[in-house]
Amino acid sequence: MLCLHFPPLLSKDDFESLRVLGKGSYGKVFLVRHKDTGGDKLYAMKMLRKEHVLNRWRLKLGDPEVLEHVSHPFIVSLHYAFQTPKKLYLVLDYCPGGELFFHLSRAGRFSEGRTRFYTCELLLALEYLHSLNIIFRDLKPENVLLDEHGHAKLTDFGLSKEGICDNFSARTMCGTPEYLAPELLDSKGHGKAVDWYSLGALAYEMLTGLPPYYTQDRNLLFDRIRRAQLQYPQYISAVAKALLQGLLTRQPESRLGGGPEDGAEVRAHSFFATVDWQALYQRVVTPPFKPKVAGAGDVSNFEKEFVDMPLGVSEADGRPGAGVHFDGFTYQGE
Ligand SMILES: Nc1ncnc2c1ncn2[C@@H]1O[C@H](COP(=O)(O)OP(=O)(O)OP(=O)(O)O)[C@@H](O)[C@H]1O
Repeated sequence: MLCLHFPPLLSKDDFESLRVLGKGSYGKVFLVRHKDTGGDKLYAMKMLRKEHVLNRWRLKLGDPEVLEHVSHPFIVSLHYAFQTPKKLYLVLDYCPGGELFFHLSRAGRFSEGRTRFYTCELLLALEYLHSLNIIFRDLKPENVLLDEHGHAKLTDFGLSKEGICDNFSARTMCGTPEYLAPELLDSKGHGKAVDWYSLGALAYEMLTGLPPYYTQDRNLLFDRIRRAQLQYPQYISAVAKALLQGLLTRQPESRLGGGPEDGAEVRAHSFFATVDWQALYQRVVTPPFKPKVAGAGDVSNFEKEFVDMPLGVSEADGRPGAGVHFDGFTYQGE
């Protein structure tokens, strides 16, 4: 239920911050404990500074009726949302396995089996969001987390960031363009197929250790995404290469998944021939990797530079943006 007007609404004071888990462009993410549950219920609390939100993007918490119904095994659930005069808070499922990227950078690259597993779970999550007419747009390794069993969970959906960078030029773009479909770079208008391109870019990175067209030179990267021929290392099997080529097709209408069947077209690819989609959805397929999690509050799957940060969740600053009320933001899901 959104915008509830009956008490008691939860507030920041109902949660105790335990550690910093990470930092996004607009604020920090904390590991928090819900005080009322005797401490056994942990969440990730994303804090956004209103002045950053106001200055840099139009934050939309999706369409309330849609968000209320977003519930999927491979998508982080939003439990509560509230605000103080200076900050917005989102209370989400905590994923103790950390970022997929954290594990990929340690492993170098993943086997085809492991890549298939995460790609399948993410595919189901994207297909589900598309069925609700939500385009994720921001699929990148940092937005894929692992739960305690090793299942993938998409995070950061529902905060549509339209208008952050309407002009995706190399000069003005914030964030990382590696996973963006070519049609997004040129602001040509886009549809659901952008997510299939990003899934392809992510699968390419899982298999090779680097995103497609990788270079640190931003202008060159843009140029390569638009027109270079993508190199596939020898060790990639023919069927995996065919999947990547299908997903990374530049023309959205010719891209795998770009047709009216959307995700079903991707699922039908022979790379997924052995997959039991029903079992996968029901989470009865054992993940290929189980993150080491020693107890509920273990943060060893998160970067030390964040978990060692001081908590500092104070309200003590008076910059612009403070005091503005974000109508429709409050959400109490349980
Ligand atoms: N639900 C969660 N459980 C565990 N860790 C999380 C969760 N959500 C975020 N994190 C951690 O915090 C980091 C920052 O999250 P956030 O969503 O702000 O990142 P971001 O995608 O870079 O942000 P933005 O795109 O808004 O700039 C993540 O990369 C992850 O390490």
